[in-house]
Amino acid sequence: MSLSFATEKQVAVAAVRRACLLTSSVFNKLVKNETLTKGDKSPVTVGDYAAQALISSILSRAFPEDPIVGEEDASDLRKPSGKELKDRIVSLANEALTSELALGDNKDWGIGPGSEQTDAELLDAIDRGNYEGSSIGRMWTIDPIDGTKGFLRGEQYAVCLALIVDSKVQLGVIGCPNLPFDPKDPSKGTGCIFVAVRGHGAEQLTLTLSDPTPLSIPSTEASDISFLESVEAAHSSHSFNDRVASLLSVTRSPVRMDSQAKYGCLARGEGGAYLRMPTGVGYREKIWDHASGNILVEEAGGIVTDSRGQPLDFGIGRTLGENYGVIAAGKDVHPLILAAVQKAQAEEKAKAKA
Ligand SMILES: Nc1ncnc2c1ncn2[C@@H]1O[C@H](COP(=O)(O)OS(=O)(=O)O)[C@@H](OP(=O)(O)O)[C@H]1O
Ligand SMILES: [Mg+2]
Ligand SMILES: [Mg+2]
Ligand SMILES: [Mg+2]
Repeated sequence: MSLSFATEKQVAVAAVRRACLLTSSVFNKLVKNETLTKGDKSPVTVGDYAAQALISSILSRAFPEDPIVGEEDASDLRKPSGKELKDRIVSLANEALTSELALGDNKDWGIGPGSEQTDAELLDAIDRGNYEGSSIGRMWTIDPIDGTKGFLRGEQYAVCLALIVDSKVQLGVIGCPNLPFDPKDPSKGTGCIFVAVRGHGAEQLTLTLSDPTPLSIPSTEASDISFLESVEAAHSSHSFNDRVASLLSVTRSPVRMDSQAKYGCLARGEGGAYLRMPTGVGYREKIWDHASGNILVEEAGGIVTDSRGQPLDFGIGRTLGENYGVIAAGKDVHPLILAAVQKAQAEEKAKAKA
């Protein structure tokens, strides 16, 4: 029997849940100068920094030996020009660390009343995410806000946390504050936390940790799927997906959604397939953008590979290496989608040669 990672699961769910409450409350209070543009031109907000500080500081108390690969780093906040931003982040992170919630408080993990951290401790917590990754041993990966552009638009985003052991994801949590719990039943409200543990299945909970529901991907005909794809055309090729859809006689329009919420939807039977093919050369997919979704889909009975049919390798560093794309789908349709992707690639190659 595989390990159940019971304490890790409790800590990770508590941390993601607090980060979801933090980010959804910060959204309503965001002001213009609280968003920075990073070197790669992507946005980062006080919400991203505060959520990484919060999650990392909880992990560091609960599992002090475990390294962390986090998306953000605190270098801009350590500059004199970053003081205002830093003060705001420290106050948001401390508010989230110390608030009293009915479930999930645990002084040993640095959560609950009296768990304030200093400015220096919280900046160090963010920078604990600077680990370069490894193929051996335990490490966590954090995407404090995945889909920052979706977050800023008030649409989908996700707080993502995963535990990787010896290159393989063993535990994944995805918090989606803006995702309906049950799209068929609006009375169930908005907000879900997806959780998966290797060998122990996938489930979804509400943001108050109620209604745990096991997830599995239903079997389907390839022609009945709709592709779950990125909103940003620069992040994955929409036109390539259209060609794959036509090869499979898919008639449903693709569903565009920011963040790993796409993997959550797939795991609970919506859409049928996640397809993310590179738009050009050079960009390497980051492990924090896929780790939690990878285990969630696999534990819901699906398959996740690149376009060569290889599993994603979470042990080669902060990225997944050369970008061969990501195909995630139920186990009956995955082989068909993989074959269609390879056919569309061959067509593109032939066209480029002509
Ligand atoms: N060029 C390029 N190609 C592929 N991926 C990229 C690229 N640039 C950025 N990113 C990463 O995309 C993450 C968001 O992915 P999504 O699937 O949510 O895309 S989208 O927002 O719906 O367009 C986004 O995650 P966050 O930064 O956490 O929002 C980035 O890590
Ligand atoms: Mg980002
Ligand atoms: Mg991301
Ligand atoms: Mg992010």
